[in-house]
Amino acid sequence: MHDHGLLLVNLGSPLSTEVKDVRSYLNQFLMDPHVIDLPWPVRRLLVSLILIKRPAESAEAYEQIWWPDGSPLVVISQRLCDAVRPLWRHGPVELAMRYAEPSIEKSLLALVKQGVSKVLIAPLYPQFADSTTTTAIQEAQRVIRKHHLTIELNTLPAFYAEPEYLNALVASTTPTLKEDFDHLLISFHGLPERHLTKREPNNTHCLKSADCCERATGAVLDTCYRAQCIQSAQRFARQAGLKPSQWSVSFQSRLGRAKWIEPYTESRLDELAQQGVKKLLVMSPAFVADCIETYEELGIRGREQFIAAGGEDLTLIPCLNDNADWAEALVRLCEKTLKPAPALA
Ligand SMILES: C=CC1=C(C)c2cc3[nH]c(cc4nc(cc5[nH]c(cc1n2)c(C)c5CCC(=O)O)C(CCC(=O)O)=C4C)c(C)c3C=C
Ligand SMILES: [Fe+2]
Ligand SMILES: [Fe+2]
Repeated sequence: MHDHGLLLVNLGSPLSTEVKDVRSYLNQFLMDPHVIDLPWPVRRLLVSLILIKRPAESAEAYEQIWWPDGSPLVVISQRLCDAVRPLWRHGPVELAMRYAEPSIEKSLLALVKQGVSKVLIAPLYPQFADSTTTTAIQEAQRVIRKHHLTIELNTLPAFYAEPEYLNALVASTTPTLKEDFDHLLISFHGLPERHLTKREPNNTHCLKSADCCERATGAVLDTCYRAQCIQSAQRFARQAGLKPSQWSVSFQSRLGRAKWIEPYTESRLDELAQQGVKKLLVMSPAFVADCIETYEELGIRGREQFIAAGGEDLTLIPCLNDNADWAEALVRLCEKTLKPAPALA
């Protein structure tokens, strides 16, 4: 059967670096109740306040990292999709972005037009968060309801501890880790703290002690983004043969005044420089594709900050992007979720 479509979903980027396009993207993104999880009137007010200055600032940042053929995040995700297509033997493959283009609606309808009866949606986020994974799945469900589609929708679960993902990550970073460095900072995208606690089944674990994420198991680990990030980092470091003193974890991209999960990447960059780290490696395994948050926040601003604080060099390790190893690993991860066909009588 060739009727099981695969829909790869990433976050999305503005259509261009023009302030109006950045504003429209940020408005769509931040008005998503899974991203700013406040009642509509409060969310509208807060987002309108953010939209006074942020679009121009972000447009300038996008300008510095934009490629001739578009946003790095979208271009790389499209290349990954092109690499996955010939490897997926079960049906057609399309790429969608949760915000802006290509929309989930357009890409899901394109799969249906190609005659699929089942779709596996693969949110391209190793660690689970409502603000990334849940919103992508709910958008696909909305499209299915809106167009009365009669397809079965399955989901690729978070793959933060899956050997396929970790092996690809170790393979892609090994050449850089073989070179001389003082410390590896594993910087994940941050989240407001309340996004962890509201998800936890009994609200007895998350943020209740300094090492709660290191000890998380079962249902807590299933829902705690921070614990999943720490698991990814620990497993990666063990597999890459790093000593505990050679690496640490931090969380980047804080927005607004609410408390986000710690330690913050910005603080760690200063601390590491003050502790005498000269050659710093930084990787960001919450992203499978390089984007504004890696190229600009870490590779440009982070680097300047680290050097100003006394460091000598910051090397940004590329994300998995469209590596052949990663495309194969992603297909294997997706195939693991396919239900076996019923046995013939
Ligand atoms: C890796 C997973 C991500 C989580 C979790 C996440 C949560 C989250 N993000 C914001 C606010 C912004 N994020 C922005 C960019 C951005 N975020 C992710 C991924 C996650 N976000 C990616 C891949 C990107 C890059 C997009 C690109 O075009 O390259 C931005 C826009 C850029 C900027 O202005 O800084 C914002 C804003 C919140 C509030 C949040 C959780 C609540
Ligand atoms: Fe984000
Ligand atoms: Fe937690």
